[in-house]
Amino acid sequence: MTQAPRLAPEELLMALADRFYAEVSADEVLRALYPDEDLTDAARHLGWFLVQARGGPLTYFDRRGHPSLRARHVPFPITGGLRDRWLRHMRTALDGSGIDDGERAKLWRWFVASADALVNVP
Ligand code: HEM
Repeated sequence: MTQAPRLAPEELLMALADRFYAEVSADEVLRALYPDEDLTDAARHLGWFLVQARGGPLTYFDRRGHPSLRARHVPFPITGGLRDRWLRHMRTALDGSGIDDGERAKLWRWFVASADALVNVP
């Protein structure tokens, strides 16, 4: 019997970014922050970033330059409420991601810390 091919970690992370942005697109409040009508590019950028951050190829760096996440988020007023929404969607996306438990737990801790650090409105 043939088994479904397991997705490589990079594919899982790209798919995680797609799932996350599918959640964002259904959230009117968070969605309003994103300038583009089409979230495909935003999902791709997040996916490349995640792959790079987890030790994969440096596609993000090659195409987008230094991540400078704090600076890149300055144009968007991020309140604690928006952080919570972002994290809620990421939790949903992670839970359906097929990423193994240990890696999921690591990613989640890192997302919580990063999202906290990106709040830029009291
Ligand atoms: C705290 C809540 C957050 C909000 C409200 C938020 C919002 C946004 C917005 C509005 C953009 C611009 C998208 C565009 O240009 O189309 C963006 C880009 C991005 N965000 Fe966030 N973000 C949050 C947290 C995070 C976290 C925790 C990470 C990573 C761990 C992250 C990674 C990124 C990346 C990689 C980009 C693309 C940057 C680029 O190359 O242009 N964000 N985010």
